Amino acid sequence: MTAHQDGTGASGRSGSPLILALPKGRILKALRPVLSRTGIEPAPDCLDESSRRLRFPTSDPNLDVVRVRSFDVATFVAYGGAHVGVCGADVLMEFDYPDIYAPLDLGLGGCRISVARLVSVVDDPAAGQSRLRVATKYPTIARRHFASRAINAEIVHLNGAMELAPALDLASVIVDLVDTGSTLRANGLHETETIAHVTSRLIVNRVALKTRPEEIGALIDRFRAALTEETPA
Ligand SMILES: Nc1ncnc2c1ncn2[C@@H]1O[C@H](COP(=O)(O)OP(=O)(O)OP(=O)(O)O)[C@@H](O)[C@H]1O
Ligand SMILES: O=P(O)(O)OC[C@H]1O[C@H](OP(=O)(O)OP(=O)(O)O)[C@H](O)[C@@H]1O
Repeated sequence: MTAHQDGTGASGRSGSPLILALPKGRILKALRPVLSRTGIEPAPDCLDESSRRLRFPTSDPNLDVVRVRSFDVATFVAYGGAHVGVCGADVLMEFDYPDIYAPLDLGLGGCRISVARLVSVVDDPAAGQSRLRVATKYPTIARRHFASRAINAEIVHLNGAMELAPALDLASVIVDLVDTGSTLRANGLHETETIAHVTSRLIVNRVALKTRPEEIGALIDRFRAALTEETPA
């Protein structure tokens, strides 16, 4: 059974507002100018992360925003709790939900998901090995990547600070996001392979797209138009 087939979730209910799931943190900040170009104005406390409220009305009476952890956006959308969302391609790759359609690359939150290891280790820890211990927040991506190289990855699942793992002998390598590389450098690591380039995507629940095609199509069009518009000086 896929995420939506038990009939739960908001995606099938027409008449109620569409729900857009936005991630807390850096993507929400980067998304602000795009949101304002769409003409969607969430209630002001939506952008204030100290607010304890999680669901917000917007200037569009047919659209509410929910603010969730970036790693959970895809899950809210896949299970129909939200019709539409914004999340990093890293999160989409990790969960690989069949119920999600990702029609638009928003070009925000650019980074890459990479393998890194200690600078001080001269030989590649993966060379000639059939098993490797990997610290990561992305077990599926890491397992799949090393399986493609015939390496069985033993995953040490961490939610942050994985850059510490090699020096503390928790793992030989890490799989994590890299942008400027400064976090790796500050922890004596360097990038050895890029697994994928990452940007944020607009995502849609496939069932919702079938049941509310005009509303969701119009919302996708607003985002598409906002991307092609110049930011006012
Ligand atoms: N250094 C970075 N540069 C650019 N984009 C990034 C970077 N780190 C993460 N991202 C993108 O932003 C998304 C959210 O990352 P962020 O660090 O804001 O949240 P998080 O730490 O994963 O979330 P939480 O605080 O809920 O654990 C990631 O899934 C990725 O797509
Ligand atoms: O290459 P850089 O520019 O240094 O960026 C990479 C860092 O950014 C992200 O962490 P974030 O800043 O989101 O901290 P967190 O994951 O601990 O919340 C990621 O998990 C890396 O640690």
